[in-house]
Amino acid sequence: MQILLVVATEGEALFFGALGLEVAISGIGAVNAALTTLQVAGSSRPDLIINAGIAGAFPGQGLQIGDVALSNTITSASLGAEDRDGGFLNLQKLGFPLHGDLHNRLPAWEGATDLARRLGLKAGEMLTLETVTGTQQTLDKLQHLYPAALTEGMEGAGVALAGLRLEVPVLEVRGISNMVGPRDRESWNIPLALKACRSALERMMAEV
Ligand SMILES: O=C(O)c1cccc(C(=O)CC[C@H]2O[C@@H](n3cnc4c(=O)[nH]cnc43)[C@H](O)[C@@H]2O)c1
Repeated sequence: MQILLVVATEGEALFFGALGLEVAISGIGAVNAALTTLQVAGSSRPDLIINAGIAGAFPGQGLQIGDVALSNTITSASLGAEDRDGGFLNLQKLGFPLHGDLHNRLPAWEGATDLARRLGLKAGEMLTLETVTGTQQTLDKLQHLYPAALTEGMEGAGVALAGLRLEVPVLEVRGISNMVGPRDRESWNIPLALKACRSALERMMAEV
């Protein structure tokens, strides 16, 4: 199976380089990720696109710093409109599909749940946001809107949207560097998250 790895930063590309996969560096954010994925995967036509990197984990989902999560759904979590009362109007409520009849929630590679089970990892909904959550208020709002969400990151939905356009399945694989909540930069452990993600990717290569 030919796999394209899309990562946000050069550091991540260096870290995952030894896996011997085709690697594209997108830059931060979903727009960068979508543009890069369309360009690179549009040319190399992989069988699977993996968006790998680090993410914040939502408390209460059984994930800790240094764990790894896989996506079965990739959600563009903040694309919509704010209502007068502060509520969130998603794309379904607004009547704007993102792709075909899909709105904020985009399906990930159909093999994700089975692969996660075989690797002993969690698979679930992974959110994509423009801004790293830094307050309890935003955490509460996101958990109310997306009670099953495992993680938040900044690129997944861009890669997923490009994959849908190219008809290539997309999987998000993230090592947990921090817990989502009030900003506490000292608690982030990026090296541990990257090591965990690389080790999960190595084990995945033996399975797919
Ligand atoms: O706020 C800081 O000081 C800070 C320091 C280092 C890195 C950052 C980032 O914002 C990294 C963004 C990068 O990592 C992913 N990521 C990791 N954790 C989260 C999160 O809790 N929420 C959203 N994105 C996260 C993201 O996908 C980017 O690629 C900040």
